[in-house]
Amino acid sequence: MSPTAVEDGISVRNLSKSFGAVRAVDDLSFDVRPGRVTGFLGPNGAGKTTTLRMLLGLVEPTSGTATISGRRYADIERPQRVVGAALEAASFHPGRTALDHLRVYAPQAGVADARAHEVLGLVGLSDAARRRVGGFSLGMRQRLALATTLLADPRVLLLDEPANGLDPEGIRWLRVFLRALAAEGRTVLVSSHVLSEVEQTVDDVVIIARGRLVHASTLADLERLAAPGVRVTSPDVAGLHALVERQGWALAPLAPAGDGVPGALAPAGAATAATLELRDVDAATVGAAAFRAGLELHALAPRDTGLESIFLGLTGGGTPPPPAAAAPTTPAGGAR
Ligand SMILES: Nc1ncnc2c1ncn2[C@@H]1O[C@H](COP(=O)(O)OP(=O)(O)OP(=O)(O)O)[C@@H](O)[C@H]1O
Repeated sequence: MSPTAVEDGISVRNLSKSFGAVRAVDDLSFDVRPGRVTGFLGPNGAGKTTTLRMLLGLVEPTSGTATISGRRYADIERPQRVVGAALEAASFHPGRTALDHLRVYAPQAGVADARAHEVLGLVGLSDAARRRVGGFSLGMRQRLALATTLLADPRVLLLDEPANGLDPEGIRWLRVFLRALAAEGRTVLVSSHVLSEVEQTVDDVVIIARGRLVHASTLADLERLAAPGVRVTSPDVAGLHALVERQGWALAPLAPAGDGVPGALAPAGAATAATLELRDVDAATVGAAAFRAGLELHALAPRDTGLESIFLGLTGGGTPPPPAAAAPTTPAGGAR
């Protein structure tokens, strides 16, 4: 890791947290690099918030370490200048104006009132500075939470589900904003339980499930996990299954719309037709084999290998993970 990476990066090492019998975080290790937006992803209850809270010294780890710029939060002299965090939907006093809200936090952040105007400008809320927060839309509240986070101009940002509840325009705005912060060399860690919400925003991904790391890489490397394949439909349910078995084709592991059977979008034996997802085979090969077998096909198309499907596979969202998920990787340049 380069000196800069240590300076502004996040490092989580063998981090665990138990709440009674619940192992919320389980031997988790990963790195987050400066100058990049990293998605911290996992289904609800995966342990994302608990990890962020340990990074912020709000929860004591059962074991392991979570450091920012090489130091535990408690050991950072003026932490607001180093790390800004927006955990869960921030609570705002509805009667306060946006400006007053920021003025309440300014002394805590060690900045003058003038900075409140600046950060409102940064998040595009200058026009609403004197409006009461009670009348703000969810998107405006998210922007105000970000503005609060930015008061002390921190180098590291931890944002818990910042896209939650935003409309497409809000998500677009957030994407541009976070990318600009990373372009300034900041470390931006954004949690989400929906990969598609952040896939156009993040450079790197850290994916956890049941408190454990299941995958960490660049987004580009995650995309490479998508195996080619086809989706095929035949009215001859038994014939289609027999052909697949004879050819030794693998059913795709990812079938979010399925019934829990890998690759099967309609149960074999269902009355009228079966749709299967096959991997590592192309449409021409399947079409030719079906033709030779005299098997009637009603549809044959490349299957959707979207990131969300991969994400669901990795996190056990209905179907087993692809083999590549067995060995978690770390982002290039991250600590081993
Ligand atoms: N203070 C606590 N006491 C007991 N259990 C807790 C506590 N905080 C979290 N947990 C449990 O730890 C697990 C991980 O929760 P956590 O909130 O970290 O997950 P998450 O990935 O942030 O989920 P979400 O997206 O739903 O917020 C869950 O089973 C949760 O119920």
